[in-house]
Amino acid sequence: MTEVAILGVGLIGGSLALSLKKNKDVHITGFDVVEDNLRMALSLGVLDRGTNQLAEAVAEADFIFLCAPVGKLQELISFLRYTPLKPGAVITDTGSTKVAVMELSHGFAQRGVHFIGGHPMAGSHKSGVEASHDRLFENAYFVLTPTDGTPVEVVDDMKVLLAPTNAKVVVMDAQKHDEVVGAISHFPHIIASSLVNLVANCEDEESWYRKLAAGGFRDITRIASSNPRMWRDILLSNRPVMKQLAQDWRTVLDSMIDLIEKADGPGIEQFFASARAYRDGLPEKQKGAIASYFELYLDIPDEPGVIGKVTTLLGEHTINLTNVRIMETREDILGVLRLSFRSQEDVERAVVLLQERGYTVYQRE
Ligand SMILES: NC(=O)c1ccc[n+]([C@@H]2O[C@H](COP(=O)([O-])OP(=O)(O)OC[C@H]3O[C@@H](n4cnc5c(N)ncnc54)[C@H](O)[C@@H]3O)[C@@H](O)[C@H]2O)c1
Ligand SMILES: O=C(O)C(=O)C[C@]1(C(=O)O)C=C[C@@H](O)C=C1
Repeated sequence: MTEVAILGVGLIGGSLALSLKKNKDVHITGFDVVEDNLRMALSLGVLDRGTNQLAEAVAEADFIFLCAPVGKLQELISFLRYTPLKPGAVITDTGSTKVAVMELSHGFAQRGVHFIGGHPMAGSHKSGVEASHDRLFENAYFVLTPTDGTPVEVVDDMKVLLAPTNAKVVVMDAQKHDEVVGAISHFPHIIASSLVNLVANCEDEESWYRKLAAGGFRDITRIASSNPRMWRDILLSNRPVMKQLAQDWRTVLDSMIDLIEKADGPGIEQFFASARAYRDGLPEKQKGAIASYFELYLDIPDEPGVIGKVTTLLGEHTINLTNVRIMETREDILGVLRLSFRSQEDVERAVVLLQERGYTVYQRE
């Protein structure tokens, strides 16, 4: 039996646990500082065992995954440095930055313990174990950043362990990782939130900005709903890269101001054309490029008990919902119901069922 300890059982820790458990020879122990999260994880069947004692969680572990927020990794690693661990154990993490964590990885090798940085390039704007699912990492890149001294066999063992995630595991240099991911993941969160703040500051008494915000605004700002603390930690741990990107962004905006002032039509068209060419070349349906969340929307007709009818119908057909939310986005109908599921299969089954019963259903592209 391979013993795995997951420290921090939230969206990523929970999703990893669910994926790794597909291998019946893997036994998962979870540790979290919030006991309710452990309780929730156990009741969702995410963990085999839960404990609020860190030393106990890692004592027998062959693999230790640090899945806590980036700002908590130092404290966890400091604890592990002085805690008895199994000889040959592998410590890894899922943090969104890699240079900072690799700087903390020294001192384990002489104890016969290996440290390999890790970062799955899939996630969501949602947090918490209740949003986790076993296919989150499917087809996504999963970056590993071993140290110079990490034996190849240990990296291979990690790849074998991660196989049930169906992620594409790649080995990368930590600095390169932070530069690339800074540009394609961290900086977009700054842009999305800047845009939302800009619009929020323009809002008028009649709320016209909110009312007219349609597909474009919603598409580019989904990630502004992410966890602010998580993103605070990530930016603070990738500062040089973030600063450079912000400066480059200022140059991009300055040249757009210039194009607008000069009413330079060809220049503006070229700006959009080059962006479209690169965007259209991104691999489709790749989780690393396009977010994974399994949701559908349906118009709620103005009749009593309709939400209960929908949820009961899905339950009767063993289609499990992970979340239900009423969204008041249109004024001509009672509302729109957003239903969240664990997998795309569940979404597709729900679409067929609801359409058969006459509901109007939408899916995001
Ligand atoms: N959310 C994403 O899209 C995403 C994707 C890839 C990687 N990551 C990274 O993965 C890590 C986890 O992110 P998440 O989205 O699962 O966050 P989350 O908020 O859903 O879960 C984090 C969990 O860690 C727990 N925790 C906090 N401090 C702890 C500590 N000292 N010891 C143990 N547990 C602690 C929290 O209680 C929570 O249950 C972060 O480092 C994040 O940067 C996130
Ligand atoms: O899909 C989202 O909401 C995400 O923000 C996921 C995302 C990303 O930027 O793509 C965010 C942080 C992670 O470290 C990896 C993936």
